[in-house]
Amino acid sequence: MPDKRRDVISWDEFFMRVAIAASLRSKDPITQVGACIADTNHRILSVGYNGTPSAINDDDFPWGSSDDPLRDKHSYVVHAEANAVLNYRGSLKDMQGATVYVTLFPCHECAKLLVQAGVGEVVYLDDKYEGTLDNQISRRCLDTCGVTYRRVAVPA
Ligand SMILES: Nc1ccn([C@H]2C[C@H](O)[C@@H](COP(=O)(O)O)O2)c(=O)n1
Ligand SMILES: [Zn+2]
Repeated sequence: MPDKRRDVISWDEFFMRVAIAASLRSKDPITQVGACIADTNHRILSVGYNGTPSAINDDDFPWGSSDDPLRDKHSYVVHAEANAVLNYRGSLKDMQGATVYVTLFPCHECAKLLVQAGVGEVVYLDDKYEGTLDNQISRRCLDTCGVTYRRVAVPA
């Protein structure tokens, strides 16, 4: 009888790979972000990626940055973490203490949303806005609300 496989990927790697897969759906030409929310029993609750609201035809909206907010993608894109929370069809009670795996450290708006949804931990891959004011606000919000965060690497 063969022994069982033992070199399986970790839960962290598994959920982050799901988040990475979600990011591949993003139409943003510069920054594709994916998020995967897993509960304390290692069950996936939801996934999301950054994109325009589903009722919007994303061919009709800008995908670049601009000083004019009307022509700036940031005005129209829903962030990956927000979509992951909004895509969940169950009770928000299930999200208490859940872990969000996200390919980019949450912005301060998403940090507020995740805290309010009851998420207990953020696991992230990249932090390209580290040190910015937005990033500092985000960390302060998570710290104050007892949401822990840690960075992981995923093998290529
Ligand atoms: N945690 C985050 C941060 C950003 N996003 C989205 C929003 C935009 O589509 C893009 C960031 O824009 P850029 O850095 O290219 O100016 O990523 C997100 O979904 N989650
Ligand atoms: Zn955000």
